[in-house]
Amino acid sequence: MLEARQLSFHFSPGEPLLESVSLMLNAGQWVGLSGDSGSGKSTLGKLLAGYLTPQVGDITLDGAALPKNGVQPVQWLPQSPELAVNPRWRVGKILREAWTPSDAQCEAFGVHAHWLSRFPQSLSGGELQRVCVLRALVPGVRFLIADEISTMLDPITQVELWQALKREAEQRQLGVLVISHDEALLKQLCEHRYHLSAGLLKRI
Ligand SMILES: Nc1ncnc2c1ncn2[C@@H]1O[C@H](COP(=O)(O)OP(=O)(O)OP(=O)(O)O)[C@@H](O)[C@H]1O
Repeated sequence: MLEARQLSFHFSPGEPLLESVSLMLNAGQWVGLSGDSGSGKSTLGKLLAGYLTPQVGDITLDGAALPKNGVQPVQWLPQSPELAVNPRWRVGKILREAWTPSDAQCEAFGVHAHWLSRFPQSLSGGELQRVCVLRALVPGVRFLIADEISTMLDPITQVELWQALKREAEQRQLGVLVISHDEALLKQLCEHRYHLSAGLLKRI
């Protein structure tokens, strides 16, 4: 279980962004997170994945602190994949940085073999996003923070990506926090939903 307890966080002292935020994510569970732009959704996602440290509160995985080395069991998937890849690496090297997905997994996520010899700048944002999502499914991952990952995809590709992720998450019992402005998408994908507003997290 991934648990955030009573997190408070600010970037500048005196300007709190999150106040006593608590959230639990079980293995295999899909939870939605919405909120106004700038309310701190991505910040909460980065805290859960260990990219940021809260000033107050703690984040635990099965009761222990997140590991500092090795495969990160909580993977944060950002909205802009081009910021998450080395522009000097070819797509094949990026995809296989930590593990080698099977041909069937590449097919399920719509990752084409002919992209692998290209550089990431030559892929569309949506194509590169699919590469990054598949890259994050490294063995050992337990939870995914999917931060607006389908925003740049066309509706059909969006459905295909979520279906592939659902299948993979179900097989491996991955817990997924879906961050999105799209309430309809969250309703469709998630059993529980939360809304972040004025630093407070509320179940909706
Ligand atoms: N590194 C940083 N230093 C200072 N302020 C930051 C930093 N990162 C984010 N912020 C600020 O923190 C606030 C919350 O940002 P965050 O990206 O978490 O919001 P969000 O809810 O995900 O927004 P959106 O829906 O627009 O993506 C914003 O006002 C943002 O400008």
